[in-house]
Amino acid sequence: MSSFLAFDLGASSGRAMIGRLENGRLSLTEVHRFANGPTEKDGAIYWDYPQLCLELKNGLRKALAVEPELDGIGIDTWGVDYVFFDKATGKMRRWPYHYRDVRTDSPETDVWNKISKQELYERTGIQCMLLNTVYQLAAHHRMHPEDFKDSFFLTMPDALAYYLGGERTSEYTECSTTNLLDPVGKEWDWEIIDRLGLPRDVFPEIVKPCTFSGTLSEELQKELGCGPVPIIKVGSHDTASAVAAVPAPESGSWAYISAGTWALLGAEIEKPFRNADSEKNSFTNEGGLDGKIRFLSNIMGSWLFQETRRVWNETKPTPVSFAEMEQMALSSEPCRFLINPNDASFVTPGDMPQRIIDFCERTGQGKITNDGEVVRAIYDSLALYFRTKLNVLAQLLGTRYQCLNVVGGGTKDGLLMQLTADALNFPVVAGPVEATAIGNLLAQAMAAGKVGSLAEARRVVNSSFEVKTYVPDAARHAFYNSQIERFEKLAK
Ligand SMILES: C[C@H](O)[C@H](O)[C@@H](O)C(=O)CO
Repeated sequence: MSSFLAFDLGASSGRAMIGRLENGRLSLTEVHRFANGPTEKDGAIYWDYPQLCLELKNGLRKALAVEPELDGIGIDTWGVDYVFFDKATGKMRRWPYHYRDVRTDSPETDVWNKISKQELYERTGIQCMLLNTVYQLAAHHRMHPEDFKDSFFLTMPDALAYYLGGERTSEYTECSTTNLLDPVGKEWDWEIIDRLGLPRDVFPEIVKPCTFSGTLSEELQKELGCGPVPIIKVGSHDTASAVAAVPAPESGSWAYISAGTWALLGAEIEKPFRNADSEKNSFTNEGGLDGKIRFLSNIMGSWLFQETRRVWNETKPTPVSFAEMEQMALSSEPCRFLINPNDASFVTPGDMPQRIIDFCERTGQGKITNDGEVVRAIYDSLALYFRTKLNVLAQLLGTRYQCLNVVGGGTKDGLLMQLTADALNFPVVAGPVEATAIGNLLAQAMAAGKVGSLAEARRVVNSSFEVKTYVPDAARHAFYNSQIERFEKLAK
């Protein structure tokens, strides 16, 4: 039996999960869970990196209490964000910015005057989002040029691995979210970097997933009373780990949604796919395990529910739960109000319920009069948006899908899974919930030679974890058909 520890950090929460692999089956034990989110300081929003490091140490201490002989530690986090460190002292230079901070709202002057949006896509195959690292580093260089002197940066999961073991390298799948990588050579695109005037020497060496990357530092070994636990580079972009754990069919084409704060809808392909249509429809080519490409598109996922609930719990006398929000939607009229889930007004933290009300009013749908209508609008719009994007994906790749795999925390939302099946008119296979941590653990097992391939890893998922299948309801599907034209006009 082998046992590994996965740290899986999302935009709203983090967890430490022990995985025990025996006879081709993986079992999970959660040992630590903690909240995560933006910290506002002087009008900007940041990640509390020092606190996240403490959470890793607490999680490791708890893990060692139940499993003293760990065979490895792997870290995955959300994409695009990074931390600057001083080359000489190794100390953090500045709290890392949160990707929803508005400093990247001058893309023309920061980036496009030097390299156009089209050329960026042609070179990197990455969908244009102003939260991408290319826009963040360009804005950072404009605002804090001193941070680029005698320093280096590490992408977020690697900055956390650096705290544990001191390695100054970044893992490929996370680097693939920067919009600064050559997706064929899997290396930094130095021409883009030079044309943006960013110094090459701050860029970390890129290493492959499923490889060993040093051990726990002597200082932490001493403090925690353990040995040199190996640190393993996994699919450190959380979505890469989630996709690795999709219990996909061994043959035939399959599509997935990794559902969490974001809903990442896509397919796994052998090599980058870039053309004018894939760019226009915001499909991106992020790196996966086994040299695969995650051809996907970002859709605002649970963020719309999270931010709505946060505002209500700050303004209403009694807190509301996600389960209550689901009930509110169930008792509201379907498709009375619809939104474009990816509307720019929904990106930054703020009064989400009011923004949804404003979206519906400015699109001539009339005035929302109660909370249930706000939540129902999110549900119906996400289900219809998944349908629209999946149709575009099928057209781009010249294939047809008869089933959709959904993995991640978002699968706990049974109503969203059911409405998605209704909108698509084919089954939605939901699970596992902890796909990201599972993919992290299996990547460690692959590095340790306990699992031979990505296909074998998916067989382990299939034989270890339950899934739930949602089948479409014909009447609700017919109703969504009557709404799709109206929706697609709104979602343009
Ligand atoms: C910005 C998002 O974090 C990123 O695009 C997404 O892929 C992700 O990391 C979801 O956790």
